[in-house]
Amino acid sequence: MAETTATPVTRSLIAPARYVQGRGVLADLGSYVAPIGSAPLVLTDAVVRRMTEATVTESFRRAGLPVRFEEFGGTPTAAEARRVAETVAEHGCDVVVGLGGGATIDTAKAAGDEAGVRWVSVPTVASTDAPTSALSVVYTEEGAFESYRFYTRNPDLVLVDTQLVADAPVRFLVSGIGDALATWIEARAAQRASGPTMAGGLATHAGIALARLSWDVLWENALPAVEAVRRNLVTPAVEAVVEANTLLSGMGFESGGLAAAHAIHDGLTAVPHTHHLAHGEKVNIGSITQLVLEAAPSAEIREFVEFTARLGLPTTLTEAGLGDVDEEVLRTVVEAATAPEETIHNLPFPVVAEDVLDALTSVEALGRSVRAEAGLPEPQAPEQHRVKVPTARMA
Ligand SMILES: NC(=O)c1ccc[n+]([C@@H]2O[C@H](COP(=O)([O-])OP(=O)(O)OC[C@H]3O[C@@H](n4cnc5c(N)ncnc54)[C@H](O)[C@@H]3O)[C@@H](O)[C@H]2O)c1
Ligand SMILES: [Zn+2]
Repeated sequence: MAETTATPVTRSLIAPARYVQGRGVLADLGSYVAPIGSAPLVLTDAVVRRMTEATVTESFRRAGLPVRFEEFGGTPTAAEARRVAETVAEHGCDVVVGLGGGATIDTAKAAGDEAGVRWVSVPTVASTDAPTSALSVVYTEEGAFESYRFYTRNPDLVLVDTQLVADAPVRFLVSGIGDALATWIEARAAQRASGPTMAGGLATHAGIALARLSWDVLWENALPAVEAVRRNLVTPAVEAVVEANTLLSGMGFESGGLAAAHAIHDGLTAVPHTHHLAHGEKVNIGSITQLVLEAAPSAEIREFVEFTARLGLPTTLTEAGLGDVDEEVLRTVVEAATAPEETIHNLPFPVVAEDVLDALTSVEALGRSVRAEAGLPEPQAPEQHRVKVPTARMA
């Protein structure tokens, strides 16, 4: 009998060591960081530093920790990670605290890994599921997706102050909901394909359950949470959505599996037209495209488009800045989205670029017809976008 070389199927789940969430918890940051390191470097940008410096400084003082802030350059590139890692080494720091949005947090992880020290995520917006994962997304200087960088550890601590999140412009929370809704859509597809997760191997039941829970919590709480955050209120719905966007989606995507939605996001970053959109906003175009591509039931697709349009997420190519572009531009998106290393190949069928192109193109008419049916206003192109982009460069 021939010898079998089949490897046993492995399943894995990875997680941050501690997750802390609540109104005002930033004031306790020092006491949570002290067991992890004695010389922290806090990576943040000027906007976030202004909002948090007094609280962080006082909490570090109470915990007997020195305070050292380092300004984040704005784009999570390999060069920026190297620069911060050098600063960590130069000052003998032993833990990097990423304080801000997903880009700052990803750079803190990359710098901590390069410098051989531990790292902590302190998201000040619930805009992505970056804080909990053991990976960073690396971009070119121009803001195009470059690669995923994987680490052997998740953050030692993730700490989210829900009052800070509620005080931030609501668009951040909405973007985080877009990112988190994709988690179940993608994990479900990866599971059907028996595809690998970002944690390595196949998904556990726990990873899949977290992805599903993120979805359920959001369908129940997203609309009231968005209403509350418009008024800077921390309600139980806001707490639920912050947890779904950050912890449930974070563990759910990493240990549940990515598929087309994020690959299409990555493709969208390859053209400058979409750079006005936040991460989760681009992901939402990816989610709709994936649902079309995998032939989800029409009612399900339309329900998803309507729900996300009501939340204020883009559901048409027009809103993505791609309403009247040459087909070549969409081809560039699709080419990047279907690159051999992309997670789109986690779909349970062979992915053909022409099919992805047609699915993406179909989003325009679909989004418009659902909006019209639901009595929602017509989509606006970015020039007419009245929502102020809250960051100079949203990768
Ligand atoms: N590593 C992962 O697992 C993972 C997962 C999802 C997304 N990401 C990455 O995250 C990045 C996107 O993150 P993002 O959408 O948070 O954007 P961002 O980090 O690019 O920008 C956030 C902006 O919000 C501002 N800000 C932060 N807190 C604020 C507050 N409380 N009030 C007002 N302004 C505030 C910051 O000054 C900054 O300008 C992308 O690079 C994406 O690839 C990574
Ligand atoms: Zn994402």
